[in-house]
Amino acid sequence: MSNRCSRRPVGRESRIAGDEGGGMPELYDEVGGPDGVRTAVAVLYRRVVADDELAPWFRDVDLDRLQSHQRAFLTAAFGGPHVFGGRGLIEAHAGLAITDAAFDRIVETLMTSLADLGVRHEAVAAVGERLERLRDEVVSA
Ligand code: HEM
Repeated sequence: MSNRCSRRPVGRESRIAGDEGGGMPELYDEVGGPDGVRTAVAVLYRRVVADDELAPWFRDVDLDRLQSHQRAFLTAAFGGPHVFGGRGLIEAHAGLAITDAAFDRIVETLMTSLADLGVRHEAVAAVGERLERLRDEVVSA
């Protein structure tokens, strides 16, 4: 699977469009399946709470919910928005006054974390593009 992907030109939009609705199993595999996702969540979580620009949004959120947020965030990166049960993204973030800068920052933090965990550049870029599509549902300030 990764061979197929690496031979293909990066094809920024078309590659993502081709994955519409079907998730990105190749990405999931690339991070190392469930264990890899767990590691990625832990790394992301540590970086978010240590980041002065992001921490304020999560200060009053308890640890369980915060980790579950990071998991939801990562799942969106890999599997698409259809995986969310419960509240939709707009409703979940309404009233949190999330800025474009904060959105950029958390997406960059995830991308850096994945790169640090050995995920290929093309796959990291694909994650960024997938999350970018959710910007309007999350940013309200
Ligand atoms: C594509 C990006 C994002 C996705 C997919 C996402 C996903 C989610 C989901 C699914 C929830 C609902 C959780 C629930 O109802 O239990 C949520 C809540 C929340 N999100 Fe996000 N989020 C994103 C970006 C952000 C950003 C950029 C911030 C702030 C910098 C943020 C801060 C929060 C906070 C503070 C909550 C409420 C936490 C709680 O009390 O449950 N999110 N997010």
